Amino acid sequence: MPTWTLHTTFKFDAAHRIEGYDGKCGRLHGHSYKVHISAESNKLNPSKYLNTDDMVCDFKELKWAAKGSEKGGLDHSVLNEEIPVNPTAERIAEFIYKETMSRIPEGITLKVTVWETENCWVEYTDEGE
Ligand SMILES: Nc1nc2c(c(=O)[nH]1)N=C([C@H](O)[C@H](O)COP(=O)(O)OP(=O)(O)OP(=O)(O)O)CN2
Ligand SMILES: [Zn+2]
Repeated sequence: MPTWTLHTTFKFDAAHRIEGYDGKCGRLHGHSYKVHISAESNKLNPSKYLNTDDMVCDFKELKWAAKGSEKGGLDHSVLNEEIPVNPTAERIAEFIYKETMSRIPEGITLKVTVWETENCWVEYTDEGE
């Protein structure tokens, strides 16, 4: 079966505090988050800017979170104000996954990796989707 896998990586800077955390991470502080998204599909699709079936999805749709919060992204935001869950790296990855899924065609398998620091990262996918 033909398989295409897109890969993109981007960064955003944001502040957060982990609610309920008994330690310094419970105080407001910032990170330069790095994100990698892979998008795998067995078929190609049209996109907002291309009406023929020649893309898994537009790379632009995978990189929405890199935009400023005034444009619907997460850059230079306070994550506690932008996402409806406690903003651990795990929950940020899950949020980016779900938001991205809502923006791309059906039938694409996503994996979202979020680095909170150079040495700490999390991968999120959902085999049930
Ligand atoms: N599983 C998770 N653990 C922690 C998360 C998280 O999102 N998921 N987040 C934090 C804090 O946000 C913190 O900013 C990062 O903590 P840490 O890696 O400890 O950062 P430091 O670079 O300051 O490391 P030190 O070992 O404290 O020097 C914590 N845990
Ligand atoms: Zn933190």
